[in-house]
Amino acid sequence: MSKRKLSRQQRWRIEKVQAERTQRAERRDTRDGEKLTAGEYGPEQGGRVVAHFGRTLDVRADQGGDAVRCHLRANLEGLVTGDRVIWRAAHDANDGVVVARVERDNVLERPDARGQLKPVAANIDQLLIVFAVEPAPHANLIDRYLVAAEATGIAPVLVLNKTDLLPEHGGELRDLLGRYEGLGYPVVTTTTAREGGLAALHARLAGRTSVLVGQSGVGKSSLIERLLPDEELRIGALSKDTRKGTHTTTTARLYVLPGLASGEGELIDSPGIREFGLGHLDEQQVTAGFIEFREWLGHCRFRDCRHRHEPGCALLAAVERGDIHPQRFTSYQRILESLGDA
Ligand SMILES: Nc1nc2c(ncn2[C@@H]2O[C@H](COP(=O)(O)OP(=O)(O)OP(=O)(O)O)[C@@H](O)[C@H]2O)c(=O)[nH]1
Ligand SMILES: [Zn+2]
Repeated sequence: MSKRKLSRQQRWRIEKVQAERTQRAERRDTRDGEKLTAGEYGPEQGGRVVAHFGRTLDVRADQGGDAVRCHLRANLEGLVTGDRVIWRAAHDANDGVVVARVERDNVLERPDARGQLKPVAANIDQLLIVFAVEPAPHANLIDRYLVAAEATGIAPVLVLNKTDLLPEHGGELRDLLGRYEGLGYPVVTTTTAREGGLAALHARLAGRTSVLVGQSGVGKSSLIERLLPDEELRIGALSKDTRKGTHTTTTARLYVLPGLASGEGELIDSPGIREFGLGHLDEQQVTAGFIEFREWLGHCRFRDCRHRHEPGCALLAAVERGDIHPQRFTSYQRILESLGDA
């Protein structure tokens, strides 16, 4: 068989499969449409996606209660965990249909296997950047996370874990933290090594939707195990239907955090999300990600100043005067240098 013929046959097969798939989706959509008009579904209500598996989702009603397994109208694509949706519950079964997506406040994206950015979670109030006394953080790494956070538009919070290992006076690490607090970033300290070591974190989580990110070994799993103490709770956000299946999915899930003193907090978590923060930024995003640079930007002598050695550079002058910390500026330069390697 010639190559050409084979590829034509393959193409035909692919087209056939796709046509079937579209037909199935259309049939399902027609059925949904009929059911909707026949009144098999209740009234429209607000909800939030707590997990998703291909074309089915688990949605929690804004009024609360167990998550409900829902499918999508065919014209709705690309929903992610954390999305707010309009949905209708079926009268006769424990399922429902999502009819619309509410506009997102923000979205967290990650590159997929082919390097294409894909949304993984939406409507996040804060990005908790976890680092630890051990392994000690490089200021540069913290800066990389902050730049990545600024690029998403989600407010970053620095969480220093393993404070039980902190030397008596805290030394350099305290200075480092003080510097970030000075820039306006909230800093929270935690330890999983003693009872009550998460009190400050609890206060931060209440009433917000959070995501926890950070390097390997800083204690993310340990923190989450304490925030969601029993396994049942960790899977509790899912509908009964999902629990029955053998989903070894790595898709993000939204958990309601129990036992917070004031107000309910939510955590969106997945192995992929925890790795967020290392890569895919351009020079402009990096510059914008250093928030204390903002007041100097646009004041350089040359409009296309790249803030390296140019005369009349407002950033370099600010470093010289001590208005920008030299370590932050060094960090900035190092991140720019590394952009080409990504
Ligand atoms: N001393 C001390 N050790 C801690 C604390 N929290 C976590 N650890 C330890 O630090 C190590 C790493 O913790 P993990 O929770 O696995 O860290 P992780 O960030 O989830 O790491 P990855 O799964 O590799 O991303 C483990 O040996 C924990 O027992 C803490 O507050 N104090
Ligand atoms: Zn400049």
